[in-house]
Amino acid sequence: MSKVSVHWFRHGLRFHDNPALFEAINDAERFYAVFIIDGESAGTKTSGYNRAQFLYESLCDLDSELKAVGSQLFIFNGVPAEIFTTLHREAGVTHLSFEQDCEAIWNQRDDDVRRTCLELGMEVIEKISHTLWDPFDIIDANGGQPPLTYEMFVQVAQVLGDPPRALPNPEWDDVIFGEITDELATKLKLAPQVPTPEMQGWTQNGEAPVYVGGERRALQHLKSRLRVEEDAFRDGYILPNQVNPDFLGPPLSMSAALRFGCLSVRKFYWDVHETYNKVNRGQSSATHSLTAQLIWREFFYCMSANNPKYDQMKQNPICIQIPWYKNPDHLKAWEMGQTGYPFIDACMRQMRKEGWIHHVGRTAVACFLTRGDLWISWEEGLKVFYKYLIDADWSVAAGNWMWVSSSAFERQLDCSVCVCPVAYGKRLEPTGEYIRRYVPELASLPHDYIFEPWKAPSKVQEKFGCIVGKDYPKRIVRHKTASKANYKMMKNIRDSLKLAPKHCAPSNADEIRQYLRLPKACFHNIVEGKY
Ligand SMILES: Cc1cc2nc3c(=O)[nH]c(=O)nc-3n(C[C@H](O)[C@H](O)[C@H](O)COP(=O)(O)OP(=O)(O)OC[C@H]3O[C@@H](n4cnc5c(N)ncnc54)[C@H](O)[C@@H]3O)c2cc1C
Repeated sequence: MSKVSVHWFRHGLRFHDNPALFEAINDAERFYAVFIIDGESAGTKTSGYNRAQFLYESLCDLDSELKAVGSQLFIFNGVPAEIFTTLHREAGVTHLSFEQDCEAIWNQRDDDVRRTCLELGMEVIEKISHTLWDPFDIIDANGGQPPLTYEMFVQVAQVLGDPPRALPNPEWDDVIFGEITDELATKLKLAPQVPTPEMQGWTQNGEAPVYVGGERRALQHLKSRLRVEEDAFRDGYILPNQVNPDFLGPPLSMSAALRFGCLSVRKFYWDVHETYNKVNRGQSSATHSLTAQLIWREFFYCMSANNPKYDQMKQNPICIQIPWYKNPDHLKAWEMGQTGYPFIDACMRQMRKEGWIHHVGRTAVACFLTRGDLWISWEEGLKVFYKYLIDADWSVAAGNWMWVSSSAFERQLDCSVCVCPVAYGKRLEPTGEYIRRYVPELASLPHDYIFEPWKAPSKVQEKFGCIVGKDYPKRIVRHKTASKANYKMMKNIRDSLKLAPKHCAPSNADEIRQYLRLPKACFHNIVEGKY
């Protein structure tokens, strides 16, 4: 049988390390590269403007890479299973390839497509390259259940061995590209060009993203990122992004590129390890700790793979049920960066504007919304993150929210001092420049008051043109009182949970300290669960 193949891009928007694409073009008589606008794929259902823009740039980049080798990215509108049926019947397509999307949210879509292909006698090629390991192998190796702590995950992953190395780009020289007739183009609603976010109904509303999508951009970006890692290895430490959280420097995060697969996670993983080996003269880095953050990503993907209720509290077997408050005013103030706590507001405003904030900023705002201050459900925070973050992933975002909030009843997380919205901000970015950048109404205040403007005497507030309650909001809650009340609620619920159900939780106090990027001095408070 001659092979006429379609590669369906969903995530994995790249040429490099794309095993499904590799196999699709191998010995194909004709080949088509396809993306489908179905209202959901690539997370478009929950997306705001910034993520839609990043996806648009990534698709444009892929389209131009395909044009350079003699083809294009065909962008169809409709239901994937129906589109592949039409392509089979009218363009003679025999093979369909795609990268595994392991999150349970995609099961229905992919099951429909697999079933349709089977009925039509088409061959399906599905390969794993969005994660380092196949999450289902981890689940099998863990006795049929996903590991619920990071430490457990690392142990299981070690049993599976090193992740595979990244594949090179495919060779395009001998590939013959298929064409789409005008009649078929009309049937499949072929987009004449990559549609902009505006063409699909998104409107720009003050957003100013700093990350640009696309494989070529991601690979360039990786080079800068590896230089930072190399400098750290030369200076004798690892995980520079964790050790020195940089709030003010140029954007260096790879998370959006990884989320859309413009960059292969396996390439990132192995490039960091090779950089380490180069600096340490061939000394092997046979440890996952060099790339511990990528293991967190795996951990959350794996946990969600067989749990369609993973992004909600009810009916989610790994989430503790908590009677959170409903307070739309507080929720809105938090979302808009109007809580009266400058560090929290700076983080929320940066996220809305640029589509990204540092991990420690995410932790600060997530604690503040949930167990720390407002006692509002993590599900509400998750919806806001889905809307604004360019790297927002169904599973990674929900997993992190559960870890930070639902695990509230872990005694070790009960430290109001460590995650105080004032002290935490001061420790992470002591100059106050970050607040000045994102909360301009506070920009002229003297440093003494930048983290706590309510402490500025009225004369100072008048002199610097920032009256609290007029130019900048009053605090919506008092951290000291709110966190004390929350602490009591946590304790009562914990006491009532005679046997806590198995839930997503931190492994130990040191992990909490590292995840929250707290200094060693916080260790005692955490261990003792000191209020
Ligand atoms: C409440 C909350 C929600 C989050 N939601 C998301 C999300 O939707 N998508 C997302 O990619 N990250 C999410 N994170 C994790 C983390 O904050 C970002 O991945 C990180 O800020 C990206 O910056 P970086 O690339 O410089 O990270 P680095 O420290 O350089 O890490 C490299 C890569 O590892 C992965 N990674 C790092 N930390 C984590 C983590 N805790 N969990 C999972 N993966 C991680 C990311 O892909 C990241 O790009 C969330 C964190 C919190 C506290």
